[in-house]
Amino acid sequence: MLRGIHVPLVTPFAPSGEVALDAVERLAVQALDQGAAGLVALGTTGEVAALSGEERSRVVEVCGRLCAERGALLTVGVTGNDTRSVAGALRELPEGVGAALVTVPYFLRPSERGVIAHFEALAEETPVPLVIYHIPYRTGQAVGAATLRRLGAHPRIAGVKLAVGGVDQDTVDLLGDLPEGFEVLGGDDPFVSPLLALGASGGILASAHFATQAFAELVDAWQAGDAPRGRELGHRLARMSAALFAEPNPTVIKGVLHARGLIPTPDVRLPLLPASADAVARADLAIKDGRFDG
Ligand SMILES: O=C(O)C1=N[C@H](C(=O)O)C[C@H](O)C1
Repeated sequence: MLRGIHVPLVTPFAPSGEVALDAVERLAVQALDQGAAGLVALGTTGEVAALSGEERSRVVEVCGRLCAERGALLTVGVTGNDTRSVAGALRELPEGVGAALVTVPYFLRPSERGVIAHFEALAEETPVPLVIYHIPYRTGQAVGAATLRRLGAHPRIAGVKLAVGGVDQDTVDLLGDLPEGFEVLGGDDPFVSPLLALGASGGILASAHFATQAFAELVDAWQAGDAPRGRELGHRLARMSAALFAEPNPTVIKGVLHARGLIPTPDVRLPLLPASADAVARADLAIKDGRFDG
């Protein structure tokens, strides 16, 4: 279920400040046409914290329709650090959602036993398979390989989006001994190629708004055991990703999408500020230098 490249869509804003749903639709179609296996709505990249309930529903509706038409997976981000409210949000997911990307509880810093209890409680309630979103530099919560392996043994927990800022000992341990049916998706764009080499099955990558086809080829190359191709493509994509993450995500990505006429404004909602012109120009150049245009 969790194979290939899943694009966590930005939420474009019109000059009026409203969500530009037509631009969401264009980005979604482009990603799916270029080989994405699925879309992620309401991720960090979608500025979920800054969207109203009504805006979130509209975005999920558009993405759900397009994924259904193309037989692609729609994953929806569900964020919160209180088990009861996250369980409530999961129960309210609409028809057409194929999986929920659930952040490790942030800020509270419970014990790892608390993290296990949290996800096991959610797994009993959820109408769709869960993907754990482990991103310690945002949540402040450590989660080791043993904890992920235990959670991965639960039949309702399908995988983890791993974004630990590199390839650490827990990453190597986990990928060396994965529970049956539990997948690892790379969630740190510059490190996706090494993770695929170690056995990850794909990625949820904001930089796959660009070079979507090349990211899909990268997954295929590593899965086919074509290391020379995987290495060459992986290094080129990592340089592009680094430029796209030079300032807080998704500001640079939105800047480049706007510069290329793909979204109506580069606007982000506070406390994010638009990327500098310099970062946008460098990222645009990195896409060209990587030969990912056209
Ligand atoms: O929204 C996401 O999903 C992603 N968020 C990460 C982040 O902003 O830290 C980056 C990743 O590419 C996808």
